[in-house]
Order: sequence, then structure tokens, then C-alpha cells
Amino acid sequence: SLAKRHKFWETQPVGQFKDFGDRSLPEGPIEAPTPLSEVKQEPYNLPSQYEWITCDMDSEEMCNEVYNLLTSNYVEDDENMFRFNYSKEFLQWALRPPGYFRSWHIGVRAKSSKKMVAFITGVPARIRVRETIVNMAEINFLCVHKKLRSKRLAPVMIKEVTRRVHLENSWQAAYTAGVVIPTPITTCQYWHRSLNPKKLIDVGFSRLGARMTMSRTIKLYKLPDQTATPGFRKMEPHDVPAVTRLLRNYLRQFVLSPDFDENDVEHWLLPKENVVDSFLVESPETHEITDFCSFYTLPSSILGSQNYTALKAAYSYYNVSTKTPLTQLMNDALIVAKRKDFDVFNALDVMHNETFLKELKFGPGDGKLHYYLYNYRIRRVLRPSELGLVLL
Ligand SMILES: CCCCCCCCCCCCCC(=O)CSCCNC(=O)CCNC(=O)[C@H](O)C(C)(C)COP(=O)(O)OP(=O)(O)OC[C@H]1O[C@@H](n2cnc3c(N)ncnc32)[C@H](O)[C@@H]1OP(=O)(O)O
Ligand SMILES: CN(C)Cc1n[nH]c2ccc(-c3ccc(F)cc3OCCn3ccnc3)cc12
Repeated sequence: SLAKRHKFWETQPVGQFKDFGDRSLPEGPIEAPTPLSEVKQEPYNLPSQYEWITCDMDSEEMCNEVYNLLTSNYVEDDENMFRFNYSKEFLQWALRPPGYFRSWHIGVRAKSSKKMVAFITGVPARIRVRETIVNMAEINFLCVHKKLRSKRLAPVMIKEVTRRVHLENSWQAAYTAGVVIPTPITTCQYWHRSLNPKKLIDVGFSRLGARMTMSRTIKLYKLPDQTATPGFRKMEPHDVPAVTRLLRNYLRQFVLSPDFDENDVEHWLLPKENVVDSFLVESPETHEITDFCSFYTLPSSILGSQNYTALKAAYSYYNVSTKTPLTQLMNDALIVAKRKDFDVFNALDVMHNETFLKELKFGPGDGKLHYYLYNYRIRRVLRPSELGLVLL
């Protein structure tokens, strides 16, 4: 990626590869905000046969259109064996957090067929970078139909969402990607913990280990039926204030993290069937809430198997351990995920996750996830353990 030209990204206010390691450049915004009157008022030009649409995710029909585009054209693994299959209820949750802007849910439709051919979204988020709180847009779900790839449509999508974010007086963004573009602030490794090894091997997600039989493999990943931690229970609405206090205090140790308030915790972390699960440890003696763990539900379509069409995957979200050892807490999360019939539990090596990955029998994934900031320079690349942010 150092030799490659990035004709679009070289024009953008992001860290450039040529500036990599230049400690003289100050940390903070790269460009000053533009006066709102000077922000381009009209949308960027599209090829004449296409038109912009603002996607009202409250509308069942629009939500279906978004789902149908993503389910056939969104992110696949490097071997094109799996494709993310975000559910409709997940998309509605991901795109309508407190303070969201419908104008940041942007689609492109072919005028003739009325078919959606591209999508990109932003949601507002207060992100702390060291001691500074920045109002950012979290950019996600960038998707161009497979038939319209490599036509430079992505830069137009990105410029349009940037323009609409600017119109709401917001000048920074955070995003992640499996591709390397200028310039990652950190690069994370993802890990997988088998819960249903027989299915994972059958569909080619995992391979039988050397000198391992299937029955030995099933035994290796077997989990107890019951969780081990006294006071471990599902999070409930009345827990929001205590979980907010616990999580805010825990996230302070990371260089980059969300600045969640109670409204954010209520939206992002209260359990939602088929979308997000969250648990906490309430001390049986003091009734104090001492620990928290959560994971979100993101199935992948299986592209080439006769026996299965979907891989049910849980993704580690935010976890806090102050009394229960993190490894024991996460083992309880694995037990609950297995009970809920997940096939695999995924985790990035962010926050303190690398302390439990090997002991809980996670195996390394085959790719990396790079984190990016738009219009905000940081002094040096971060270690994954300095990152307290998980994007969906
Ligand atoms: C202040 C507010 C600021 C808000 C905005 C902040 C920035 C937000 C940025 C977005 C964050 C999204 C985060 C997110 O959604 C999570 S990452 C998931 C992205 N989506 C997918 O991978 C789905 C499958 N792939 C596709 O749909 C297409 O391949 C896409 C649409 C990815 C590219 O379409 P294409 O037909 O394959 O390609 P062209 O149109 O010909 O364009 C080529 C140019 O696009 C650059 N490119 C390729 N993939 C990219 C990616 N994932 N991020 C950023 N840039 C990406 C590429 O480097 C090149 O530029 P360069 O020549 O300079 O290298
Ligand atoms: C984060 N969010 C922006 C979606 C996103 N975009 N690009 C990605 C590249 C990797 C991961 C990822 C993150 C954590 C993880 F455990 C496995 C992952 O991908 C496995 C490969 N894969 C892709 C599709 N089906 C399987 C997510 C993403």
C-alpha cells in the first residue's frame, strides 16, 4: 500500500502515507471547519442514469431495499466463502441511535429500474481522543452493487456523505475497513472461537486440526451448560445508570473510546432480540454491579455449501471487568452464546481482549481490521490494546 497511488484518498484530509511517522505534525483536526454557508448545498453529480435517495429506515419497504442490496453485495471474506448478512432489525438499530440524521442514510437508485445500487451511512457519535471529545460521524455500510464496481462510484458516495455530515456542522469521522487506505490509526487482528466445530468444519470456516478427530475436536470446544459467575445475569432497563457509570470509568483508560451517556447505553447495550445481548455481574452480597459483557449478532451467508446457508456469529462488543477475572467473564459469554445456538464467537484484539483469546481457545482469523479517522491526525499509530472503540 505504500507504493500504490490513492488518487481519491490523496485529496482528502486524512493522514497521508508520505507523512507517516512525522512527529512534528500536531495531533488534532487536519482542516478547520468550513462556514456552513460555504458547504456545497447541492448533492454531488451522479452518472445521469442514477439518482440519490435518502433512506428512511423507519419505512419497512426502504429497509427491505437496503437489506436486499447488502445481503447480495456487502463484505465478503478474502476467499469469497462468506458474506455479512446484517438483519433488518440490526440495520434499524445500527442506524437510529440517539441524535441520528436521516439525511446521513444515503442510497443511489437506478432511475429506470428503481433498484438500489449503492449505499453509505453515517451516525453521530461523541468520541474521546485522549482528553478531547470530538463529535464524529461513524461511517459504515458503504456498498456498491457488484455490477457497478471499479467505476469510481465509492469516492462520490464518500464525498456526498461528507457533505451531508458537514451540513450538520460535524467535521470528523471514524470508520473501519478490511482494506488498507491512507492511513490506519491502528490495525487489529480478529479471532474466532468455535462453538459448533462440526458445522464450521463442514462449511469450510475451520479445518480439522492435524492429528485431530472430529470427536476430539467437539470435545475440545465443549462448554458447560451453566455460567460460572455468581450474580451473572441479563442486563435490564433499570441497570442503565449503573452500567453507564461502570463503562464510562472503564473506557477512560483507552486512547480512543466512545463517550457514552445513559441514552447511548440504553440504545447500544440494552439487550435486543437477534441484535445485541448484554450481561452483568451483580454482587449477591452488595448488589453492586461489578462487571459487564456484551456481543452483537451478525450472521454471514454461506456462499458455497449444500448443507447450510447461514453462519450464526456473535461479535464481542463492550466488556468491563472490575471484580470477575475477564477470562472467566468471557467464558460465561461463550457459554450463553453457545446456549443461544451461535456457531462462532468473534473478537478483535482491542481493549484487553488479547488477555483471554488464547486461554479461551480462540484461533486467529485470516485478515485484519484497520481503524481510520477522517480529518483528525493522531501523533502515532495506536496499539490495539489502546483502542476502546468497536464499530458494527
Ligand atoms: C467529516 C465526515 C467525513 C465522512 C466520510 C469519512 C470517510 C469514509 C470512508 C468510507 C468508509 C466505509 C466504511 C465501511 O463501510 C466499512 S468497510 C466495508 C466497505 N464495503 C465493502 O467492502 C462492501 C463490498 N465492496 C463494495 O461494495 C465496493 O468494493 C466498495 C464500495 C467498498 C468500493 O467500491 P469499488 O467499486 O470497489 O471502488 P471504486 O468505486 O472504483 O473506488 C475506488 C476508490 O475507493 C476506495 N475504497 C475502496 N474500498 C474502500 C473502503 N472500504 N473504504 C474507503 N475507501 C475505499 C479505494 O481505495 C479507491 O480510492 P483510491 O484510488 O484513493 O485508493
Ligand atoms: C466492522 N464493520 C465495518 C464491518 C466490516 N467491514 N469490513 C470488514 C472486514 C472484517 C471484519 C471482521 C471483524 C471481526 C471479525 F471477527 C471478522 C471480520 O471479518 C471476517 C471476514 N468476513 C468478512 C465477511 N464475512 C467474514 C468486519 C468488517
